[in-house]
Amino acid sequence: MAEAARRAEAPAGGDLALDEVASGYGAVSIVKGVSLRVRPGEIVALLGKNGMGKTTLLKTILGMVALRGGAISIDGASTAGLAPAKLVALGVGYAPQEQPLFQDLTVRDNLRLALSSDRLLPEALERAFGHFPFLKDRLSQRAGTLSGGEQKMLILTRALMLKPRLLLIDEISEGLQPSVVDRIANALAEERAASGASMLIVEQNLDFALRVSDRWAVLKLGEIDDEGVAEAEARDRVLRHLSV
Ligand SMILES: Nc1ncnc2c1ncn2[C@@H]1O[C@H](COP(=O)(O)OP(=O)(O)OP(=O)(O)O)[C@@H](O)[C@H]1O
Repeated sequence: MAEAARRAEAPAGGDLALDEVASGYGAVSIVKGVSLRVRPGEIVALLGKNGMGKTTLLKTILGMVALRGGAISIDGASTAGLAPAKLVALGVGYAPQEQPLFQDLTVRDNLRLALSSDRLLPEALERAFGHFPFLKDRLSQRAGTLSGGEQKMLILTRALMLKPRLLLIDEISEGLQPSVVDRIANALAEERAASGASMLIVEQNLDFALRVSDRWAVLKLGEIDDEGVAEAEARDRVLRHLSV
C-alpha cells in the first residue's frame, strides 16, 4: 500500500499507553502502578469512588503531577520530561474538573485564549456551534454569568477548539441535569466520529460513562481494581465497586 494511502487510513486518534505509572504528592503515593491503554479512536472511562486518584492520574498524563515510576507514551513516544504546553501542542486536550474558565472574560475571549491564532477562531466557532448552538447567542456574555451547565459545555468546547487527538476529561457531567448530560454525550460521540479522537474520561455518572465509552476501568486506592467492556451487563459489576 502506498504510504499516502496508509496515512489516509490511519486513525487520527492518539494512542495512549500507561505502563506501571506511579505518582503522588510529597511523601504520599497516590497512583500506584497503573497500566492502561487508550487506543486510537477509543473512549475509555476511568471510574472510582472519591479520592481514589483519578484526577491525579489525568494530571500525571498531562505532566502537571510528576511521574515517579513507570512510563507514559503517546503514539509510542515517551512523554517523559514534556511540559503540559508541549503535550497540548502534540494534540492532547484537557477538560479539567476544577473551574478553569476566566469568569470575567466573555465566552468569545475564553474560547480565543485556547487558540494559537485568531485566524483559527471562525472555523473553531462553527464547530463549537455545531455541538452547542446556545453559544452562538452568548459570545459576548461574561463566562462567570453562564449557568453551571453552560459553563461545563464551554469548558468542553474550549478543550475541543484545538481538535485534540487525545482528550482527557474530568467529571464533565458532575451536577448537570439529564438533558445537558445528553448533549455532552452527543458532542463526544460526534467529535469522535468526526475526528477519530481518543478519550479518557473520569466519571462518577455510571450511565453516562457506559453510554459514551468503549471500555471502563475502576481505580481503587491508586490501582486498577477491575476493567471491562462498556456493555449493559457491566453496570452491576461496576456498581459493586462504587457502592459505599
Ligand atoms: N495537590 C495535592 N496535594 C496533596 N494531596 C492531594 C493533592 N491533590 C489531591 N490530593 C490527594 O490525592 C488523593 C487523590 O485525589 P484525586 O483528586 O486524584 O482523587 P479522585 O479519584 O479524582 O477523587 P474525586 O472523585 O473526589 O475527584 C486524595 O486523597 C487527595 O486529597
